[in-house]
Amino acid sequence: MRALPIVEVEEEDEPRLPASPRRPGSTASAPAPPPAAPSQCAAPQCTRRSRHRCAARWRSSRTQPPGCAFPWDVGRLLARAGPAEPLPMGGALLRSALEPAEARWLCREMTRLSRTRAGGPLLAAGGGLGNRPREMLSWCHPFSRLSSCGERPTRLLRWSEELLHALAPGAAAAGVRVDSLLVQVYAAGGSLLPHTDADLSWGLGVSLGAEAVFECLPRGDGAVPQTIRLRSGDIVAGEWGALRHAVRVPRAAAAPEWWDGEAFGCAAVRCSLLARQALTAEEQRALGEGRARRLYGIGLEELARRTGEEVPSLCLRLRHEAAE
Ligand SMILES: O=C(O)CCC(=O)C(=O)O
Ligand SMILES: [Fe+2]
Repeated sequence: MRALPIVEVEEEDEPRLPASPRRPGSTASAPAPPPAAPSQCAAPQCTRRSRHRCAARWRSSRTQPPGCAFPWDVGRLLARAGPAEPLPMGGALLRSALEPAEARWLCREMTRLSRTRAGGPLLAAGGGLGNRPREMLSWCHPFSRLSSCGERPTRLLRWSEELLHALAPGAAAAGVRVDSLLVQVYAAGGSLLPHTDADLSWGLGVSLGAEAVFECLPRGDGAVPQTIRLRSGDIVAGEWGALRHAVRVPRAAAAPEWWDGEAFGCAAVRCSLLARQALTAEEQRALGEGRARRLYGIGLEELARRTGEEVPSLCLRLRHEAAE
């Protein structure tokens, strides 16, 4: 099987893009590659040296290597985007950060990654979508550390961390690392009620597909709630664990033209990626222990034994129960 561009792990695989002005529309057509000097990667837009695998991949697929087309270069991505808009508590919104072709590519990568799950993609197994978003895939789920996909999206995690640190200095100062990806899908009319992502910290959210209404609901300090329309390609850096927020996809919201609804196996019109730092196994256990005692009056191990559940999924369930 062909290696996924977003799961590349080796530093030497990292392509560097030459500077290019932002072009509205497609990134799909690349100029023909110049005749490659023997010491250079032959893939278009790639300046890495020979034996760089992106060239081999490009040659075998005969298309522009997707890894080169996505705006992996965070400095250049920020330079071509407009100024980030401040959000409460030090967060920021980068509007139209991804062009439609890039959003479509990322979305396709997510459906492809979801299919690396042993037993088939989560969504295809489950039928319809209710009023709440559903997990499409996770890598190192922020609360349970479980993964529903078979390959680590290393490159996407690294990109998210770099972008998060650039957009939210608070995240960089706090030393937040991004090791977790949670991808959820919404149907039209789907929503998340006001909440904080308790126990978590900073993270990067990428919106793909139909528009959503995102409410920032900071408490205290006279801070006023802020309502934002999140459109496909918008990126939010926020302290999700501290900022109260709610998400709603309007019933009339339509996915963009490029959206391939069939690929999800359900009536999804919006897909959101959340890249964050997962709880460590120790943090997860300590929180689960407290919740098991509060809710059931027994320790976590004992509850796991009695219910037959594995500790990570039990901790996730306890978290939901504690929030109810
Ligand atoms: O869908 C989004 O943009 C944010 C989702 C969210 O807040 C959450 O999953 O906790
Ligand atoms: Fe949230």
